[in-house]
Amino acid sequence: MYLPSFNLEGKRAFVTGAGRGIGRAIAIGLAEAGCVVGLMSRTRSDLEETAAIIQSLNKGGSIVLPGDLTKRTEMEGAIAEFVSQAGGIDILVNNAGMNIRTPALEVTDDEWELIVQTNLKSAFVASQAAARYMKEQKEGRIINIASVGGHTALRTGVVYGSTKAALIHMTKVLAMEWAQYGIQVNAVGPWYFRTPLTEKLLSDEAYLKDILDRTPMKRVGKLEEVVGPVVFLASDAANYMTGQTLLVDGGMSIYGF
Ligand SMILES: NC(=O)C1=CN([C@@H]2O[C@H](COP(=O)(O)OP(=O)(O)OC[C@H]3O[C@@H](n4cnc5c(N)ncnc54)[C@H](O)[C@@H]3O)[C@@H](O)[C@H]2O)C=CC1
Ligand SMILES: C[C@H](O)[C@@H]1OC(=O)[C@H](O)[C@@H]1O
Repeated sequence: MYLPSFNLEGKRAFVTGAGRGIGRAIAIGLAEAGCVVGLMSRTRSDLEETAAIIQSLNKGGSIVLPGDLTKRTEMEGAIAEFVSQAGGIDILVNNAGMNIRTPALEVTDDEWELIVQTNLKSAFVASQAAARYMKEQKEGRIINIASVGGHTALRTGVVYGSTKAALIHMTKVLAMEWAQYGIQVNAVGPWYFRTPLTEKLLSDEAYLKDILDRTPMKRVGKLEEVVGPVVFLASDAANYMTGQTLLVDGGMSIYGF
């Protein structure tokens, strides 16, 4: 009848930044849904911790693939190794990202390069690499982890916000270009979730109050609340969605007055 399947049994998913935070949560959630998950970040010990949690689930599986995704050879190499071991790639989650919170007048070239390489170019390189396999498979799902910061102006940095806005637009253009190959490209745009990236900010009571004052649901997100939209976009339930960005933000983006 009409209820689509959210089951991802046997699907092969690759997650960048899977060593901690949102990426670890997404990797575990995809494994719980039945995926074999390629785990990439720079720190092998972080990835092995994620892999151990997935092993304890007795669902899905994982392949640890340490590397620096700002280096094309390492990004392409990790995806090629995953495909070699898993037999293909059905889902790519471009999650890895970073921020250096500098006032616009003080941003250095090095800061610009690092944030753009990490948040935007690595996602493009990974998408190129994955799409070459997905095109042969005649199907694939690419899910980019953007930010509310790509949808509206945040005080946490012009470079970060620019990369997330660009990621949202890259999602649309790749969705349009790769639909002919059966590849769907969507994005998720979170507001604040407590992770190593935001822990310091969220520990500042005044800053947290500012966040909650702008958030109709009056709380930051729980990691499982960003995993659900990712699993949805990876599943049959999203078979007719492409080029879209789902904002997971407690209502922040619609806060008026
Ligand atoms: N935590 C939050 O409140 C929000 C996070 N986001 C986005 O969600 C994504 C994940 O964020 P968090 O989990 O909070 O960050 P995090 O800093 O806790 O984790 C980021 C992960 O990416 C990996 N990574 C960073 N640079 C890398 C590189 N060059 N090579 C390989 N791996 C690299 C890190 O090792 C880490 O595993 C990012 O794209 C971030 O912009 C978006 C909105 C809000
Ligand atoms: C919600 C934003 O993305 C938030 O802003 C930051 O500075 C952190 O990097 C979070 O990602």
